[in-house]
Amino acid sequence: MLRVAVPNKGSLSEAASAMLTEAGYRQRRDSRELVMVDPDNEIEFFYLRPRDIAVYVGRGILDVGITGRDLYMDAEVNGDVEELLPLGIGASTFRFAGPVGDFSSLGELAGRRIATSYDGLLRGYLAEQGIEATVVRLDGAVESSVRLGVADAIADVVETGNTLKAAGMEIFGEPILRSEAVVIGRAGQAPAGLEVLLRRLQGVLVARQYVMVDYDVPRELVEAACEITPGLESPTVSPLKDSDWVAVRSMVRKSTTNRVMDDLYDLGARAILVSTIHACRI
Ligand SMILES: Nc1ncnc2c1ncn2[C@@H]1O[C@H](COP(=O)(O)OP(=O)(O)OP(=O)(O)O)[C@@H](O)[C@H]1O
Ligand SMILES: O=P(O)(O)OC[C@H]1O[C@H](OP(=O)(O)OP(=O)(O)O)[C@H](O)[C@@H]1O
Ligand SMILES: [Mg+2]
Repeated sequence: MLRVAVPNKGSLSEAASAMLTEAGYRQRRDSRELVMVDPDNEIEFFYLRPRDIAVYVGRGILDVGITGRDLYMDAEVNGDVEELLPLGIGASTFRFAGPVGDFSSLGELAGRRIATSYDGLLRGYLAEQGIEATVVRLDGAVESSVRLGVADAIADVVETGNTLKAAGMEIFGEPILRSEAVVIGRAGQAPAGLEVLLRRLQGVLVARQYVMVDYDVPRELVEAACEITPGLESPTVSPLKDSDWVAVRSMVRKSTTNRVMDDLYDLGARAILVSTIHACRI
């Protein structure tokens, strides 16, 4: 059985389980369940803290896991663990922030105290940038550390920025890392069932990111129309009863749907229909 680690709580938990369900795997019904066996798919899910998932995978105890890029980089298991697939969920940036007006560039951090819950990640970055600063490791609510006097600045996860704003802080410098949930595996290993898991998750990603567009277009405009909807590989062009027209079917990025429909209509395409993709294997 393939042994897969899934976040049990926190920002990634629900979204990761929803993705696995969409990929056809059985997921736990109760958030107190710690293990879930899916015998039909020969896979076993272990619900663990996302921060610990890199450790279990890095040590070869579990085959693969879903966790945040920032979390596995913080666990400093980089040589043992490799990123197999970004999942497009749980997106965030990891960055520096300080009280409004206090800092404007990274250089100003030299000799100062920086509070964070991601000390491994922060230390690595500071060393890379050649900045000598004191790292203060805290478990959470890092935004309060400056006001309470244990740090001068923070390095933390920023999603909407609302928490920083409420604490009277602002970001400065470039992001340390852009993170999202990823599938990690043990470097250089391909356990049985991994390829199918990745292909299924990739299918979920494509089904979420693309729509299917069908339209009719005058035969002489088909080349121009296919330039608007090139699809993933090649659009399907089918004859219509009226031989002056053809039907085209192509996958289009969901975020561009309305612009593509407008462009097709302006070109002369008609009967433009958009449908969702329920599942796919590319
Ligand atoms: N708004 C957010 N707050 C925290 N983590 C977020 C957010 N958005 C995305 N993430 C990502 O979720 C992961 C952190 O999940 P984790 O479960 O450890 O913390 P959490 O959601 O802050 O939960 P808790 O603080 O209750 O332990 C990281 O990869 C982080 O980048
Ligand atoms: O940019 P935002 O959308 O405001 O989200 C980012 C905030 O959310 C997380 O805190 P969380 O609620 O997990 O509390 P914690 O600091 O105790 O982990 C994170 O540590 C930031 O504080
Ligand atoms: Mg948190």
